[in-house]
Amino acid sequence: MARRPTSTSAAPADEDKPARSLGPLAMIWRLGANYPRQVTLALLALLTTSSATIAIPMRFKAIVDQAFGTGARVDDIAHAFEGLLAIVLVLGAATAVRFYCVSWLGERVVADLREKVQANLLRLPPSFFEANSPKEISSRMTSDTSLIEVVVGTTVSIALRNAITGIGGTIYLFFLAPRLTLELLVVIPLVIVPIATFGRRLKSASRTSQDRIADVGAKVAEVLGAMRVVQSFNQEAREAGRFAEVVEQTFAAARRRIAIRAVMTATVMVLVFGSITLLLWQGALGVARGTISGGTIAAFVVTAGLVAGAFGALTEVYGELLRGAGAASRLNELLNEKPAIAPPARPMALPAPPRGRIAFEKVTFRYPARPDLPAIMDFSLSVEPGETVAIVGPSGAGKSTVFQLAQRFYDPQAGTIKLDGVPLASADPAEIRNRMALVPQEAVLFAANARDNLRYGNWEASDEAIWEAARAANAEAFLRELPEGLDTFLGENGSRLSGGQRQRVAIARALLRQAPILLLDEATSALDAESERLVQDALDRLMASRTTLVIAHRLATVRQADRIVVMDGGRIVEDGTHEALSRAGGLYARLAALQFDDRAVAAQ
Ligand SMILES: Nc1ncnc2c1ncn2[C@@H]1O[C@H](COP(=O)(O)OP(=O)(O)OP(=O)(O)O)[C@@H](O)[C@H]1O
Repeated sequence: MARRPTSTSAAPADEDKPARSLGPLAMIWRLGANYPRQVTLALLALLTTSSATIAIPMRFKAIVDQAFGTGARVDDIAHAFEGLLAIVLVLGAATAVRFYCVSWLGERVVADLREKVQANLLRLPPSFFEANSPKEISSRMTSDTSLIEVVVGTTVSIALRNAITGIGGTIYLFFLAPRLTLELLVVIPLVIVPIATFGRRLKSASRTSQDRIADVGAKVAEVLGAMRVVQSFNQEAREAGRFAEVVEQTFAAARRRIAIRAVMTATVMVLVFGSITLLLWQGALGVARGTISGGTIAAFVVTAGLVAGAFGALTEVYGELLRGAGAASRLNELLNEKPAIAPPARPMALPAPPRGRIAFEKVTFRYPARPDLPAIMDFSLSVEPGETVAIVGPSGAGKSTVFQLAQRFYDPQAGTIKLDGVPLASADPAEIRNRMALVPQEAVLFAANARDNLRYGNWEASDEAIWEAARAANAEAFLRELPEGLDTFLGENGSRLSGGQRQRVAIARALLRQAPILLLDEATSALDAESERLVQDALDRLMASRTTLVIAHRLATVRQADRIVVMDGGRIVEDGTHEALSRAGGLYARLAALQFDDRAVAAQ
C-alpha cells in the first residue's frame, strides 16, 4: 500500500520547507559524483578564483608602496600594474570556467534527478497517485528540483568560494597586521550580525507583502467573477469595503517592509563606513608612527572588506542549504518509493500461445484509501476464451474495480484472479498487461501525432497495420482527411478531434495491440446517432474473436453479449442473457429501463 510520505502531504505553504539537517543533500553529492571531471574542474577553478581574489589586495599593497611613492621608477610602476592585470585576467578566466562547470553540474544533476524520479513514478501503482496528487508531484518535479539546481549551481559554490576567501583573507590579514586583525575579528561579527538579522526580517516582511498583493489579486478576481450577483444583491458598498480592507492590509505590510529597509540601510552604512573609518584612523596612526606602510593599510582595508563580505555571504548560505536539503528529502521520497505491485522474484510464465481465459475466484477487495468498505465482495466470475461478458450495475457497484483488479493495479485481500490458469500475483504485471487491451470510458490521447496515438502500445506496427486497424475502427475516413495524414498533431488530449473520433482512435489503438483480452469501458457520453453507430460498429469488430469484459451502457452491447453479469454493492446479484434477465424483472430489468434508451423498455 502506498504510504503517504509525511512531507508530501504538505499544504502549499509548506512547499519549500527547509530540512532540519543537511543530511538529505548526500543524494545530490552522489548524483554529482557521477561527473568527476566536471567536479574536479569546478573545484580547481573555484580555488583559483578565491586565490586570485585574495591576490588582488596583495597587489594593491605592492602598487601603493612601489608605484605611488614619490620618485617611483617607471619600470616598477609597470611591473606593479602588470601584475594586477595578470591577476584580473586569471580571475576572469577562472570565474568563467567555474561558472560554466558549476552551473552545468547544477543543471545536469537536476536533469538526472527528474529522469530518475519520473522513471520511478512510472513503476508505481494507482494507489500511490491517490495518496499523492499529480499536481503536488509535478510541483516537486519543478520547484523542488529548481531548489536543488540553485544549491548545486550557486549555493555550494558560494559557500566554498567564501569559505576559502574568508579563511585565506584572515590569514593574510594576520600576516599584514596582527594587532589590527585581532581588533577586526571583534568588529566583523558586530557588523555582520545586525545586518544578517535585518536581512532575515526584511525577507519575511517582503514575503508577507507579496502574500498581501496576491490577496488583492484574488479579491479582484472574485468580485469581477461575481459582478452580476454583487450588483443584483446590491452589495457594491460592502464589496468596496471588503476590498479596501485588503488593500489597507497590503499597505500596512508594505510600510513595515519599507521601515525595516530604511533602518537597515542606515545601519549598514553606519556600520560599514564607520568600521572602515576607524580602521583607516588606526592605520594613519600606525603610518605616522612609522610602524606600518601605506600599502599595507590599503591592502588591509580591501582584504577586510572581502573577508567581511565572505563571512556575511556564509551566514545566508546555511539557510539556503537547509531549504535545498528539504527539497532533496522530498524528492528522495519519490525516488525511493517502492511499487506496491512488483513482479515476483521468479514470475510464472503465462502459457503461450495465450488462450484468453480470465477467472475471479471468491475475490474480496478494499481500496487502500477506503479500508472499511469492500469495493468487491466474494466475487466469482469466469470468462471463457472468446466469450463476451457485459457487466452492468448501478454507480459504485464495483464494475471499474473489476477492471483494475484484472490488470493487477491492486491485489485483492482475499481470493485469486487467474489469467489462463496462472494466478496474477505469481506473474509479471507487464506480461499480464501485455495480454490485455483497454478501451477506457474517456479516450485518453496524447499530445502527439495521429500515428503515435494509434500505435501507442504496439510501436512496431507498420502504417499498413495502422490503416487496417483504423478501417476496422471506422476511423479511416476522418484520419485520411487530416491535413498531414498520420503525421497530424492531434492537440492536447486529442482536442482537435470530436468525442466520437477520439473514441474510435482509442478502439483502433486497442485493435493494434492484438491482445487476447479486451477490457472495454463503454463511454456514457452521448454521441449523435451516426457517431454512435460508427463507434458501435467498430466495437463489434473489436469484440469479435477476443475475450471481452465490457462495462456496458448501451443496449446494443448487452444484447450482443454472451452473458450479462449484474453487480450491486460489489457482488454479482444476477447473471444471464438480456432476454432472460429482462423477463426476471429484477435489478437488471429496472436498470435496463432506466439506463438504456426507450428501446430497452420496449424490449421487455
Ligand atoms: N480509488 C479508490 N479509492 C477508494 N475507494 C474507491 C476507489 N475507487 C472506487 N472506490 C469505491 O469503490 C466502490 C466501487 O467503485 P467502482 O468505481 O468500481 O464502481 P463502478 O461500478 O465502476 O461505478 P461507476 O459506474 O460510477 O463508475 C465505490 O464505493 C467507490 O466509492
